[in-house]
This record gives sequence, C-alpha cells and structure tokens, in this order.
Amino acid sequence: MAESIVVDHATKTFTLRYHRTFKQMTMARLKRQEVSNTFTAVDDVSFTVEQGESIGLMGLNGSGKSTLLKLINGIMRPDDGRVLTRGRIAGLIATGAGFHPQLTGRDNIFLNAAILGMSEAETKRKFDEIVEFADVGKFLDTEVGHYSSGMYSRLGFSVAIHVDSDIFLADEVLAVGDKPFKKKCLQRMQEVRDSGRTLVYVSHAAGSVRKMCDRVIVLEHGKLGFDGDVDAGIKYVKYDGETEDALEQEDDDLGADI
Ligand SMILES: Nc1ncnc2c1ncn2[C@@H]1O[C@H](COP(=O)(O)OP(=O)(O)OP(=O)(O)O)[C@@H](O)[C@H]1O
Repeated sequence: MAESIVVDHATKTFTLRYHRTFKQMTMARLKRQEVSNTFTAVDDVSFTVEQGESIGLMGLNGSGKSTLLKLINGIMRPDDGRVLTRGRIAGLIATGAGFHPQLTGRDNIFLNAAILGMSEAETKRKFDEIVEFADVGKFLDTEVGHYSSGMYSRLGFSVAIHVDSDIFLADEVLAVGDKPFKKKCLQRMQEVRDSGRTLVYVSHAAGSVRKMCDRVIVLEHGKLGFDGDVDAGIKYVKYDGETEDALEQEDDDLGADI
C-alpha cells in the first residue's frame, strides 16, 4: 500500500504574548515581568498513514489535534520535522475558513471550491448536490457573514465532501452541526472511507470512532500518547472521569445512529 501521510518528528511551537502594545511591553520589561512565552502544541510526533486507512484522532481539549490537522493540511508548517502528504487534501478544519463574509452562500461555494482545487466546471457540475447536502435553504443567496456557526459548517463541510480528494480531514463540523446534520456527515464520511480515501477524523465520540476508524491515534499534551487498535485507543483516552463522561454522552447522542 502507498503511504498517504507521513508525520516525521513534527513539532509546532506557538509564542504567547502577554501584552498587546509596545508601551505595555516596555513597562513589563522595566518591571522585569515576562512578556512572552512559548508553547509546544505538537511535540515531536511521528506516524505514517497508508492510503485508505481511517484514523480516529483523539485526546483531551488542547492536546494538539487541530494543530496536527493544520500541519497535515499544509495551513501551518512544522517548526521542526516534516509532514508529507500524497494527493489532494480536503476537509473541514476551521469553521468558516476560506469563506468571505460579504459574499453570498452561492458565491462562497465557488470560492471555497476553488481554494480546495476544484475547477469552475467541476463546481458547476456538483453545485446542486452541494446545495442539497448543505441544506441552507433560502439563505443560499444571503451573505454568509449573517450565517449561524452551524450554517457555516454545513456549507463548508458540503463543499469539502464533494471534492474528489485522496485525503479527507474532519474536525470541527461535528461539534457545531445539529444532530440530523451530524448523522448525515457521518454517513457521508463512511462513504468516503469505503471509497478507499484516507480519512483523519477528530472526535471525542467513541461510538462513531469505533464505526468509522480502523486505527486510533491519541495526543497527550502535544505528544503521541497512543497509536494502534481502536478499542485499545478508546480505552487509553478514557484516563480521567471527565473525558469518560464526554465520550459516553456523545455516544448516546450519535454512536448508535450511524
Ligand atoms: N495560533 C495559536 N497561537 C497560540 N496558541 C495556539 C494557537 N493555536 C493553538 N494554540 C494552542 O495549542 C494548544 C493545542 O490546540 P489545538 O487546537 O491543536 O488542540 P485540540 O486538541 O484540537 O483541542 P480541542 O479538543 O479543544 O479542539 C492549545 O493550548 C491552544 O491554545
């Protein structure tokens, strides 16, 4: 099988600045206070994903999952190490990314599709399907700046899922969509998986990860905590009461449905 994603000792560090203005910074320096700090969101992470594998990316809030997806997607570059991918990548990583708030939903479909590498002809061909899946109804010709976050994600997910990609990355959509839409997204993602595309699915929901994924990767404070079997990975991530509750809650909501 061909390698689809290679993450090789990838590290991403952010600088946190405590002051906004030059004056505040100067004052802090004079008082010998800290003006900035660094934070390693992804810390020396390595793994390889084969084409067609379906990965559940799990871990507590702030463990670095979204940052890792951004490195895979190419929105961010690692400070150290490297991330290599093969083929076209699509997915929904940040709600509203690639949307222009003053353009209508209709125009944004074309804009977003172009950003994801679709030609105008391809977008025209898939336009009705994209609109039907997004189901934003009469708001199609409204500026997306007036959309709710759920509507944003419907439109974003719908465009992304219609791109003929080799790798599909799914993050936030299931956090903001309503239950019927989440169910629709999960069904569509299962089709993506069954079609042999590589899937990386960020989720806290053990049920949907069990149904959708054939391998689990767990991040812990930016480091690779676990990489392997789905059930063992789900068991691994349940290492404190709060996480367990969150997992069970989402399972009740969704897992059994798909
Ligand atoms: N641009 C940024 N600048 C500074 N810190 C950042 C930036 N992006 C992310 N971080 C920090 O990096 C850490 C990891 O964030 P990330 O969004 O990757 O976590 P996550 O596992 O996806 O969390 P969640 O489950 O809450 O979505 C967090 O502490 C976050 O505050």
